[in-house]
Amino acid sequence: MLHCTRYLKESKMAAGSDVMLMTLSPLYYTLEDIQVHNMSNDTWLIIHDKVYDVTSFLEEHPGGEEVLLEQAGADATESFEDVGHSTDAREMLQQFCIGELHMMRTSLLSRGQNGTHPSNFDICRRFSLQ
Ligand code: HEM
Repeated sequence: MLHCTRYLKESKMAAGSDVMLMTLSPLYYTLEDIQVHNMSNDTWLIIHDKVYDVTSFLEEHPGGEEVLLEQAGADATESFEDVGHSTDAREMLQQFCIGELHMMRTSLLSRGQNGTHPSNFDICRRFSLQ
């Protein structure tokens, strides 16, 4: 079973600082949110209801960037499985995971201040530690 670790790391990074950031995780993105990330400098994919930002992986993908760009902003589960990716490839997925697919049309959590990536400000509540 694959786990999405990137958004869990965010709450760990906050530990030990003078403020506590409480992450409302996991992050959910609607299909509408994901579809706009469909270009070579901003590429998201859905695989098994998890959302991956593969922008930094395009040039490194052994199968080439074209196949990833064809699926950009969409559900790539079938294509990913059709290739019969190795266990190594499945483990690599984790580092690109940014959240999970939400079935609702809109989600406040998925909106960043600039309408794209959510920031910590959007997803966290801030408490003073006294
Ligand atoms: C973040 C998502 C993905 C990761 C981490 C990934 C990783 C890899 C890796 C490591 C390989 C080398 C072979 C292996 O170890 O299985 C590979 C090959 C390949 N991948 Fe992906 N892949 C991803 C998504 C996709 C998608 C969505 C497609 C199809 C649209 C795709 C198509 C291919 C193809 C065609 C090959 C070449 C297979 C071959 O020449 O034998 N990959 N990928």
